[in-house]
Amino acid sequence: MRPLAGSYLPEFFHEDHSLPKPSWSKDMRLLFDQFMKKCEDGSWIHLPSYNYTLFQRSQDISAFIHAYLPTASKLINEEKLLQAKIFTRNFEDGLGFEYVMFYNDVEKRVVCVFEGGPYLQGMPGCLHGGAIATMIDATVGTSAMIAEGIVMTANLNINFKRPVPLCSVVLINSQLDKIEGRKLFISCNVQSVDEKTLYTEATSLFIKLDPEKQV
Ligand SMILES: CCCCCCCC(=O)SCCNC(=O)CCNC(=O)[C@H](O)C(C)(C)COP(=O)(O)OP(=O)(O)OC[C@H]1O[C@@H](n2cnc3c(N)ncnc32)[C@H](O)[C@@H]1OP(=O)(O)O
Repeated sequence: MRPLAGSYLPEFFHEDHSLPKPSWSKDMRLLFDQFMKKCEDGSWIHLPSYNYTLFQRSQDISAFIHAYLPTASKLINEEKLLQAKIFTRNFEDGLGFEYVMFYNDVEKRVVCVFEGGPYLQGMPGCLHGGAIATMIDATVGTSAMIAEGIVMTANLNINFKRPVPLCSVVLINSQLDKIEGRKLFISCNVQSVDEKTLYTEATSLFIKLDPEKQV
């Protein structure tokens, strides 16, 4: 598989937010170390994570939007796009989304180790459902992008089975089930670290964008 990070990346990609930080809990650090160990034989790959998209430079953004989203491009303020950052990487360390993803190419799985910080509260003491949905979308979306490149979420179906305690660490397990033409079907669950509690189950449909179509 092509390496996902490296010296060819522009300078603003050089801070990888998926690496351990002092704000991480012990559980988060322990799981990170366990997965990094699994990466040693190449069966798993650590996926770096940046604040910006691959299309951050103005000429790249313009080219991308005009190629793939020509209808939406009429309403997009391209100047403001230069300030755009990835939604899940905008909080101060430890307050919002802390996560790291790993990929297994043989099993077509992406696992996300996720700790939702205190600014993601929904019901008192619990993680907001939208924050869970966001991280599910990010995890299955990563799986879809690795498989097929430029994709968008068409459908995300989520069953919230147990509340996720705020500031706890969970595992988001995603599995690429099948690809039919431009459609990618990816399922997902959210579990406690000891795998005894199933918090959430989800299925998703991603569509590979077709530049011939006026989306
Ligand atoms: C880095 C971290 C990753 C983060 C990932 C985050 C990803 C996101 O959140 S994306 C943002 C949210 N999503 C969107 O805004 C998408 C909005 N929707 C769209 O733009 C379009 O509907 C889009 C691109 C998904 C599909 O449009 P288009 O390319 O015209 O596909 P279209 O021809 O309609 O459909 C293709 C096939 O998919 C099926 N399909 C499309 N949408 C759906 C749906 N919602 N449910 C079921 N089937 C669907 C169609 O029936 C068709 O099936 P078939 O080929 O068997 O006839």
